[in-house]
Amino acid sequence: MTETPSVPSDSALALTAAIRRLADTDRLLLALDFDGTLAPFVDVPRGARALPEAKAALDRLEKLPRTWVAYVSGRPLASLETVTEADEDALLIGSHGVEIRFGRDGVSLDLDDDERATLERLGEALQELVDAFPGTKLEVKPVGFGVHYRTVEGDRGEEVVRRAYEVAGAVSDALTVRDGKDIIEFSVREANKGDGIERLREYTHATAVLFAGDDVTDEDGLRVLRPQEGDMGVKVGPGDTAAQYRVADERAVATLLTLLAEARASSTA
Ligand SMILES: O=P(O)(O)OC[C@H]1O[C@H](O[C@H]2O[C@H](CO)[C@@H](O)[C@H](O)[C@H]2O)[C@H](O)[C@@H](O)[C@@H]1O
Repeated sequence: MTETPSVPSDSALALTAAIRRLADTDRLLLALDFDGTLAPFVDVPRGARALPEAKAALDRLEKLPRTWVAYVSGRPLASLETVTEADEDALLIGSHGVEIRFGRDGVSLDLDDDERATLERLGEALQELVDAFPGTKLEVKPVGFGVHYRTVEGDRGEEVVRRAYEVAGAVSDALTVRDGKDIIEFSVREANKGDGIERLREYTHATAVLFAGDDVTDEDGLRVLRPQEGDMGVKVGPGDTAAQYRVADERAVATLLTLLAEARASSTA
């Protein structure tokens, strides 16, 4: 006998009922944050992968009629393509909403001269900073930089963040700052995940959207959802949120997606 997977959450019943309702919508968009939602955190960003159960559920979902799977991440598109093992039809939002690739269509970034000059000075200044702090790494992004401090010793992370603010602030006072999990990011563009989800909604003509995310930057995505029209927001892990539902961790997300794949397959059969 096959066991039905259960979502480990206090409100498992409410969550299960919401999954069933979502599965019955006409055109379903699943928009998913990657790190900390589908993939557990690891020290080396390029080594992150979705949990196998989540990947299997998403592979099944994207083959179902009137069902779209999209990844909405802070990662640069190129990195997101690698870690999601995306195919040529994938719907990808990278750099927190700045970069867009819908199948073969994309949005060109077209940085202007001021933005390019700021990025050059910012890169040099932040590189000096990470050179001075063992355990930090600079991630170069198309419109900014991330300073990673997951592997710094002891409690020096706070010091890294404080210094990064000072260094970046000296370069420009017009940067968009994003505070993530063991990363502080500075960008010359201010789009966010909410903008990305709205673009996806338009593109797919979805009648309901699921968005799940674990981090503060995911709140922009959760805030544009329309629960009264059937959308479903899921917060992964602790912290304040605009989401209607919460699950404990990436394993619970995988279980949720497995249940949704089963329900959607029945609903669209
Ligand atoms: O929006 P997301 O898909 O959650 O991306 C957020 C950032 O994810 C990556 O960094 C995080 O995951 C790494 C791998 O597990 C981890 O080492 C790091 O500490 C985390 O901050 C990615 O490298 C960043 O570009 C994303 O902005």
